[in-house]
Amino acid sequence: MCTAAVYATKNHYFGRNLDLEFSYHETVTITPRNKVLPMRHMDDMVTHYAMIGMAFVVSGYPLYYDATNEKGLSMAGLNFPGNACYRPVAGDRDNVASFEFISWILGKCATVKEARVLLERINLTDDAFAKELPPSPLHWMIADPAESIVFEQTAEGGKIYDNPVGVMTNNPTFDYQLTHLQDYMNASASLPENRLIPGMSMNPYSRGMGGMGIPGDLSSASRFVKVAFTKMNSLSGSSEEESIGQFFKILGSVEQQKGCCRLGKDEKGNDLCEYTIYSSCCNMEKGIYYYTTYENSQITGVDMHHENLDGTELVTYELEKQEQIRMMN
Ligand SMILES: C[C@H](CCC(=O)NCCS(=O)(=O)O)[C@H]1CC[C@H]2[C@@H]3[C@H](O)C[C@@H]4C[C@H](O)CC[C@]4(C)[C@H]3C[C@H](O)[C@]12C
Repeated sequence: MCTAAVYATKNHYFGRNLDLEFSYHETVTITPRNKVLPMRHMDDMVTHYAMIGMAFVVSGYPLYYDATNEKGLSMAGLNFPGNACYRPVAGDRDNVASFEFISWILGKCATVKEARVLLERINLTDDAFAKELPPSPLHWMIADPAESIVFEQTAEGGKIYDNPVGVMTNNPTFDYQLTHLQDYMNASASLPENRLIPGMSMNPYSRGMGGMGIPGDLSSASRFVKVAFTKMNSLSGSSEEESIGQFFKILGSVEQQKGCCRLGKDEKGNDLCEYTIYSSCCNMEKGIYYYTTYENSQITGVDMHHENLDGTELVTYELEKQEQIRMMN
């Protein structure tokens, strides 16, 4: 499972939890403007906007999971099994392989408005990046500082949804998540009032009871509600530290601890668990990508503007996975 969110203070922040039972060798990866990005069916992207994000780099190609470009446009792919439907090449469309999709949109568009134009004519194809890396069934959240959308390509075709909540999880389709949210419209961050039996003395016996009923399990639909509740009620100062601190708290409301989401056994008989491998938070205006990992809760940052964005080669940073504990004595 995975969760993505966008959050606004003085700047805007975009990020996600990556929940999975294993890790590829992902790195914080900067693609400078002149790194040639080959395309399977379209013209190669010789120059494009620079971007920073989390990617698995294979044969010099950045397979992005989530990224932000130098204009602040941001995009994340989340699992969508059973619903994502990629197609063979279609003559009248922009044919983009699913693994090229993030680079394609972020390389060419500065805003969601511009992305909508490309999305209207896209056909996500079923090409595999390599034999051992078949296409992943994904759907995507795309955001700029002004608005947020979701793109899903199902058997019915491509759909663009406005995303007024600015959060996203996994299955089922996005329209379901928005409808399901309405089941919780009575939930509040304030203390509840007695509407059940007017006249009878009923007092909240604990703080936090306004949010009673908000689900706490790790299913996709429940995480959608929980993270929407947390994000929409979030208060923080507007400094960089306060903003990113609060962003990681929002993602923390739906993170997965090892052991709580079991998937059976691996071939050696060990328990297989899905857990939050990393959480990310990118300052969309400044192009600074922050992350924590399951093992290392200290926030680490990489600033794309500290690199040569006119370069031709990828810049990658290995994840800091070792816990950093500051001893006081
Ligand atoms: C599995 C990841 C999404 C996490 C998620 O949503 N988990 C929820 C699981 S579930 O709903 O409960 O089933 C996705 C996000 C980005 C994906 C990766 C990126 O798309 C980049 C490449 C794309 C290649 O085609 C496949 C490998 C891959 C490296 C992908 C592997 C995997 O599918 C990733 C890592």
